[in-house]
Amino acid sequence: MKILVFNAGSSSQKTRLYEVQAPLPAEAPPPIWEASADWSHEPGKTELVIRSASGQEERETLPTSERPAVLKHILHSLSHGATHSIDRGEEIGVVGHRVVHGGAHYSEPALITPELKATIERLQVLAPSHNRASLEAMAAVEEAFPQARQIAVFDTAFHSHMPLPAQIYPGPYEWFAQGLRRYGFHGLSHQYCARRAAQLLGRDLASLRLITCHLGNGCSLAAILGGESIETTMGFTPMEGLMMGTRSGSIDPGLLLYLLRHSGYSADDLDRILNRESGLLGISGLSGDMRTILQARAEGNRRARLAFNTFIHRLRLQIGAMLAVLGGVDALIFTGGIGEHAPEVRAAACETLGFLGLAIDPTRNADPGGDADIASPHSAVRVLVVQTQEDWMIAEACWHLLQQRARS
Ligand SMILES: Nc1ncnc2c1ncn2[C@@H]1O[C@H](COP(=O)(O)OP(=O)(O)O)[C@@H](O)[C@H]1O
Ligand SMILES: CC(=O)OP(=O)(O)O
Ligand SMILES: [Mg+2]
Repeated sequence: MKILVFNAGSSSQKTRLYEVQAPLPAEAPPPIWEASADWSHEPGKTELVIRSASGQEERETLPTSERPAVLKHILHSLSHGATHSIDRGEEIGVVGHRVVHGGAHYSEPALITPELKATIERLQVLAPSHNRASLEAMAAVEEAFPQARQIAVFDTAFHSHMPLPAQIYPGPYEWFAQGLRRYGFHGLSHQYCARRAAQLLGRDLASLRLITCHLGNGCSLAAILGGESIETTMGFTPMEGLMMGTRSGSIDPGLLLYLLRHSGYSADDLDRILNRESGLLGISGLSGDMRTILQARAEGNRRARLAFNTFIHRLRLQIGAMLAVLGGVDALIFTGGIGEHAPEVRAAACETLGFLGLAIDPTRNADPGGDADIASPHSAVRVLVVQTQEDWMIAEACWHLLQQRARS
């Protein structure tokens, strides 16, 4: 069975086609076709890389950053031109989408119905760029492959069983019942990394205490005990916790009240500033892309250095929090665009963890060459780099849902 997967990130759109058959492989297989759109470089432009089933690769820069237009282009290339990988649209029977916010009602994978789409739309206020992007992908699929069954797989699912003290905000108790609580995100990635870590370490997942660091344009950590998420840094929205590319992460709520009351900011202004004009971009004034920050810092740019140091400071703070909740750690795992590709960030995050007996091997850290243990041999804590496979997690979830429906 072919399963087409859409992973709408805040600075990227990953689209992958998998051939899925029983028994499912233990390791994520390569997709038979993939398209990655990246918006983190130049405003108003899209960098697109498409790889076909036959190994053809096409790179182009599209003169637009409008997701619907980019999606149309991507879906066209699936069946046309040098990178075409299907002959007829009818070959696409199942499509899975990463949906970032499903609220209190939805966390298990679900067939997309008009009612579910209305919920995703309603929750758009809580994850504006992500939920809108998923709806746009669903609409593009309806147009290109009207016969396909579409399935939503939620980024919140993995955290939905966190202990109550991790889910509740210490405001009025009624908030919790109203769904005003901590959901957590990047669940597909944290869950995949936990599973992959157990595989790489040759250990039973049930015996492990893990801290997974998903550092992409959006950044979050999870504390994973025996395979279950027991704490994570994002909350009601994907804005809580770590400092990110363009999101502030946690700041004193009193500061927001002050800005609303005394500085003439509206709620919409704060939304724009905290989601799109803060984080690495806000402090550096240059970019939300860690690649640009690293380069500018190396060239002596003072604000790029401050942005990097603040990112690391907040990362260390939150790693400490996860550590305390877990009561120790067997492995620290880095993933996401920054976690996978920035040795400087991994080294700086680990620098103060020597008291745990944790030490990374600088040579391995400089070039892990795929999924790897970058800790030095004598380190008491393993440090892993894992290429996250959110897309395969979505394909797997679609497969399981369809098997379950076929049986009932
Ligand atoms: N080679 C690299 N070195 C440092 N940072 C990188 C590198 N490649 C990507 N990144 C960072 O990863 C981010 C994208 O991460 P990713 O997880 O793919 O994005 P998203 O959050 O949209 O899913 C970029 O914005 C950039 O900050
Ligand atoms: C939830 C979230 O922030 O996702 P991403 O990192 O893909 O933007
Ligand atoms: Mg992502």
